[in-house]
Amino acid sequence: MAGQTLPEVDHFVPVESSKEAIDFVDLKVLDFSKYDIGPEERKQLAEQVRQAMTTQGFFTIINHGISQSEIERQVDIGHTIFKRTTAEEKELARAPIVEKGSYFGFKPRGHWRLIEGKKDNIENFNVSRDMEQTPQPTPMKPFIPEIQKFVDFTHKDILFKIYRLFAIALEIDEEDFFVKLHDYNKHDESWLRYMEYYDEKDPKDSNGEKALWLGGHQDLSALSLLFSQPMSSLQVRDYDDDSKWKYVAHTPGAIIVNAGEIVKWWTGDYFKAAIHRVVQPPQDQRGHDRSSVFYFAVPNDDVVINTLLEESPVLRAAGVERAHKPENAPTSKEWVNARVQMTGQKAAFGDEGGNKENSVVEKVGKVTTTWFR
Ligand SMILES: O=C(O)CCC(=O)C(=O)O
Ligand SMILES: [Fe+2]
Repeated sequence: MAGQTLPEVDHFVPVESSKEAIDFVDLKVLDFSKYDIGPEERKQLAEQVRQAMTTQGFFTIINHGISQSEIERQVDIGHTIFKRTTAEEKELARAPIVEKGSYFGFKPRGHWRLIEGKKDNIENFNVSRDMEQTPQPTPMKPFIPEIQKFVDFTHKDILFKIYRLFAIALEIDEEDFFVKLHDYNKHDESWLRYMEYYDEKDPKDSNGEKALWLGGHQDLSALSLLFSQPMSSLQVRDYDDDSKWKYVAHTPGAIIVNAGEIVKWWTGDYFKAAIHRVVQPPQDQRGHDRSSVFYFAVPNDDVVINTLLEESPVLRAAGVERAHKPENAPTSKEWVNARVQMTGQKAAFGDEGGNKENSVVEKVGKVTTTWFR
């Protein structure tokens, strides 16, 4: 949109990077400027994806075609929508999460229960690529063309490139296999999320334990694209290193990709769904809000999700088991609506003195989900 004057925003001032010594997880970095060079380079990228996905379920992409300033602009747009929308209009545009299991619209603070009676302090505004599906509060309206352009590029360019690499890594004959399951022109529940964590001034680290902002989980999505931001709060439970929680480092302009439960099912757990959570940042970053933008992709509504043993010789060779009996395999829409509806409705680890395990499994229709700590 060069040459045009963009509508004015309330600028969000991000926190300075932390100077503390932080135990960062070591993530593979994929350089997407290599993607269009040729089949050899694409194969190398696919091999990096395979290594990252089979060990961590997380990787970083650089040179993906969206600039750092475009990401900052989106963060500002989200921040502006949160700031300028009145409480009345937020209520009118509230997502029917409990009623329909749909995220489109606002999620108010405190909708999710975390642990020991604590509720989240996070506001979300979730947008469908089909903007007609999203309630449009007045302050959003000037930004709709920019939001649409951002979502469209993320879905049709970046997401599709990642999925072609998945198909190559899994030796699926058709490179567009996953792309076709995410047809841009069909309906699904994929959502762009503006997310603001409000500073809690939470004193709880006297015993060395950081306060929890979002409990340990695997995303319900197939793929989640996290546009990197500077507050060190996101942690991944390292599959490689004795399940230790480690911080994800900020790489300006990068996208952190993580696989969710749908990819885990498609691959019979050959590709890992990253286990992650969000905690209070290091001391020198406290007292500051955190604002960010994400894209969560799920397949088209009627896609039935089960392990791709017929399609992928790699999965057959790895000897993975089918995730679901055929009669239990959910469609994308069934899964998303059921999982969105139940998320955070009860504290996964109960109240004080409750479950001491590191994970707990909960039923969602005919399938299950797992919460972690
Ligand atoms: O805030 C983050 O960095 C991650 C948020 C997250 O895990 C989620 O919304 O599923
Ligand atoms: Fe997540």
